[in-house]
Amino acid sequence: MELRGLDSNGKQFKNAEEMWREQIGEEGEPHKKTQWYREGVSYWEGVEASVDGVLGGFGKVNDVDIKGSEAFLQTLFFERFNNAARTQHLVALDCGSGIGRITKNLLIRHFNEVKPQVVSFMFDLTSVHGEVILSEEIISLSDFKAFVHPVMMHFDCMVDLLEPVSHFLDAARESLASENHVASDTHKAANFFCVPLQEFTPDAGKYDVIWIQWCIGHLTDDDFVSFFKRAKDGLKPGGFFVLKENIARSGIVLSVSTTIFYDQKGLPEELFAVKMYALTADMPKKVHKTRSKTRANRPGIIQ
Ligand SMILES: C[S@@+](CC[C@H](N)C(=O)[O-])C[C@H]1O[C@@H](n2cnc3c(N)ncnc32)[C@H](O)[C@@H]1O
Repeated sequence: MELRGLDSNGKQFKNAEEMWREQIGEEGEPHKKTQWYREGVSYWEGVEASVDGVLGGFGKVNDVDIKGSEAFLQTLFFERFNNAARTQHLVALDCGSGIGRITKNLLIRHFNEVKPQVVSFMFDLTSVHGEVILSEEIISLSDFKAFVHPVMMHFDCMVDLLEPVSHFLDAARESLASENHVASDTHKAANFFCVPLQEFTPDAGKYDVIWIQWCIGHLTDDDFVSFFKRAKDGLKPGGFFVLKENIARSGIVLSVSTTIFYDQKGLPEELFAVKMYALTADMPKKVHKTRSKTRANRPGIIQ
């Protein structure tokens, strides 16, 4: 498919190949690719380590973003851990973590408190229905009830953060220090990796969830593909990636910050569409007897 595009200076491209040729050159010009990655990181090195900074001035979308992600993550947990009374030890990786916004507001908190979260979310769903339907991924009230009622689970969690910009990672370490202070060894932000995604290979079979939000656009197409090929070996059996990213309504949009986004419900109109994808190397067992949105959103197989 031929997709036209433009960069943030308004320069037009006939298609993706032309855009990449201009940005990272041909084979035999590795310095151009190095320059591409250098510019991506340099941009963020000049940005304040705050929620507003990592969200390109749209700090106000933090809450709605986290709520949408939470609903999506719960459907995935429901698929994976349905009705099992057991202790789960969960490990997540927050890729391109910035200041640790997602770890702090979603991953650590959510992994710690799955059951109470679901209960309060169920009440939200009945009382302020319209406000809670933030994404296509929401599951039905009967699914929530089925989930909440029989489940007795205890979750321990550990989150690793990966971020190439050191002042962001320092801010993450500082802001997560208070959680780590009160946490047990199996219940905290554990590792802070100051490396870019294209140079990272996770330990084999380590992660339940690899969360990649608003950073994959920094990778070239070939590095994007090779990252997923490498990183899928970093998943535990039944583990999954969550990829949350801006999607242009048409054509290609090239932006160094990749922080312009629109379309997840509840986000300002001027922003890009935001889609969430769950990807896994092995399908979880089917748990639903009735048709539901959850089923429609079952993770797909990585080819
Ligand atoms: C829009 S911010 C999003 C931060 C975080 N995911 C969030 O949603 O709060 C983009 C992040 O990607 C990081 N980044 C830039 N180049 C990267 C690369 N090659 N690999 C991984 N992360 C990168 C930036 O430093 C920045 O923290």
